[in-house]
Amino acid sequence: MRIEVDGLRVAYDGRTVVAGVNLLAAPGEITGLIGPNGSGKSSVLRTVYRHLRPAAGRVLLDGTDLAALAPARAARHVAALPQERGGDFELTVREVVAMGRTPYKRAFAGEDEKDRRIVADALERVGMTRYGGRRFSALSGGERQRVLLARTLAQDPDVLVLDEPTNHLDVRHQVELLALLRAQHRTTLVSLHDLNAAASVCDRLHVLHAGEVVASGTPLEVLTPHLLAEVFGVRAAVIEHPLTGDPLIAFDHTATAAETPS
Ligand SMILES: Nc1ncnc2c1ncn2[C@@H]1O[C@H](COP(=O)(O)OP(=O)(O)OP(=O)(O)O)[C@@H](O)[C@H]1O
Repeated sequence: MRIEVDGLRVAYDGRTVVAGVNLLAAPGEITGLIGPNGSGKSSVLRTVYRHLRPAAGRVLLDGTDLAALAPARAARHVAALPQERGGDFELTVREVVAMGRTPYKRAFAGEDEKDRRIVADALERVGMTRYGGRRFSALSGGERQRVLLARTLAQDPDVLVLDEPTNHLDVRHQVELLALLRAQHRTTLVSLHDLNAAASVCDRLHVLHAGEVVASGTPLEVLTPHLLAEVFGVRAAVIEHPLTGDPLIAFDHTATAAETPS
């Protein structure tokens, strides 16, 4: 399924933080949202997973306004890993992942064999099977992150919306998470701070700056030294990754763009 964000404006207490945003997450592709702190990435994603109502504009799922769908129906299509990760669930890891099955259940219906299989599979995919009986609140930040990702997988959605999913993860688990996303072949909209991760995993990128999309395209088209200087304020060279051929950004940690002689 495709997600189209059309003329989106987001405001908090009347203050507009995102304006006139149009973007597309194509079916089966990984679409990245990148941009500096405060540029509006989470705000856009919150409207897609219906945590926020747009002040103007629409989010369309295969042409249907997501806001018009009943909550359980929307949750069968779109699953989110928000940045607000919670931590106080007094539930076991397995119970947290099983919450992903809620949109498929009638009120008070128990788990069936299919649910149990899906939950076990989701835990396995994020490498958390042996933590199933542990209390969620007693996990580390990275472990929680993986469990919440398993919950979104258990939801078996058409569209995954992930806000900074690599936060808290060590480098091996970052690489594994990105590989897992690639292997899903689901429509995925993901915000990432790690631009090299974005370059390697995303089919297309949208760059947000001060609440507006300022560039869209493939990582190679978008991640230019000029854009990195203009939008992120850093000096960098973009080279070819020697192992994968992806664009690889080599930051100059000795200079910001403003200090760079032109
Ligand atoms: N709940 C809120 N209430 C009021 N203002 C908010 C709220 N959430 C975000 N903002 C403001 O909206 C703007 C965009 O924030 P947002 O979190 O969408 O940016 P972001 O690109 O995801 O940032 P970051 O990279 O730091 O996570 C910022 O100016 C922020 O201060």
